[in-house]
Amino acid sequence: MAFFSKLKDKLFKSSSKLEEGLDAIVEDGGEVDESSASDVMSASGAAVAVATMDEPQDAVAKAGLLSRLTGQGGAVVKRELDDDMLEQLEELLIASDMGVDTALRVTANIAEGRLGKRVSSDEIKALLAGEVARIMETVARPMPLYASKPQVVLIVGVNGAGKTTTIGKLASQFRAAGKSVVIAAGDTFRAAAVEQLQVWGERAGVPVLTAPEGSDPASLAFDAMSKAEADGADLLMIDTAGRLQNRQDLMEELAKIVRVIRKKDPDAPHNTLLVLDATTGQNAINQVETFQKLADVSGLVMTKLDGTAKGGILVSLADKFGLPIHAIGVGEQIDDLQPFDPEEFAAALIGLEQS
Ligand SMILES: Nc1nc2c(ncn2[C@@H]2O[C@H](COP(=O)(O)OP(=O)(O)OP(=O)(O)O)[C@@H](O)[C@H]2O)c(=O)[nH]1
Repeated sequence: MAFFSKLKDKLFKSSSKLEEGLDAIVEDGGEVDESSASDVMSASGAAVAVATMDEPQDAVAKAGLLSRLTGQGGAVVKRELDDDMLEQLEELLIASDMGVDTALRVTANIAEGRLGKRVSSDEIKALLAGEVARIMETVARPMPLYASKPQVVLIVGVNGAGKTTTIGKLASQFRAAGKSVVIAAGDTFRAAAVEQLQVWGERAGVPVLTAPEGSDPASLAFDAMSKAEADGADLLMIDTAGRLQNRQDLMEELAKIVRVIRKKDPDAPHNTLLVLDATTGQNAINQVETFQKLADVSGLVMTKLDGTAKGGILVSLADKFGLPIHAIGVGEQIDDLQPFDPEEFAAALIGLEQS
């Protein structure tokens, strides 16, 4: 529960956008539900005015005002689920970065068997949260760990996506779980990237292997593999460059890293994590497509979910690629990496209170 409220706080921008949008859609063309209006009437003399209104729209406005004034929230506005409403719903979902295909599918599922029925905004939110959770359940999986030592995790993603931060957070979590970890600073072309990784290594209490600027990342990866083996380390995390400007070079670089570590362990890398910045919205789709060509991506980490109005991109990614989402980044601090929970995510995204 504490975690949920943290996620909801952090996903506030997404949830408020969807939440307000859904409320507005139901209120637009909705009417006060008779049964709930009479509940309010019995609770407050002022509500008689609401029940005798001729104009449904006025009644809706008054009911909203009344529930705010009395704090009872008793008068429920319901709207008939028709084509207009479904279209508005589709637009809202597309605007929240869910992607056109996913938005259409989710809306169609909500409509199934309910066309012509009157629904409240809470009911629509619950239906939507159920649909989102159903899509996300198939991808919510922790990073698999295998028996062999060291487990090699290759971290890929564009510059600025949050690779360094994620490596630091992961290293800290594995250390806390009693595992020994080694990090290889494989983006040897950028001194600043190496320095930043060293800072995170210190924070996490994990050694960071570096190589001179401009040297071959594959040779560093090989040395790091030897050190991790010699130390009996449980986990070796290899950072990589994210220069998409020169894809051919990057592809060769990643392929070479994989080739050399396989000389030591034919099953390595055991995981290839693609780190994606959730604030980039639909651009994350292109990044998955590109990195799937460059490397054998086995799972995703979604960063910067705090403070973004683009949380819907996760639904789009899950629906389109089905790649496991191992973790989400919800801040810049070392403990701001959370396991991915589909129901909490869906509720936080839509602004639904969880009981
Ligand atoms: N708010 C927030 N910021 C994050 C999160 N993850 C990373 N960041 C920030 O994003 C920026 C880029 O993160 P890095 O970890 O340096 O990204 P990188 O992919 O290693 O980038 P390069 O070092 O340029 O290759 C930093 O300012 C981080 O503090 C997150 O989950 N939430």
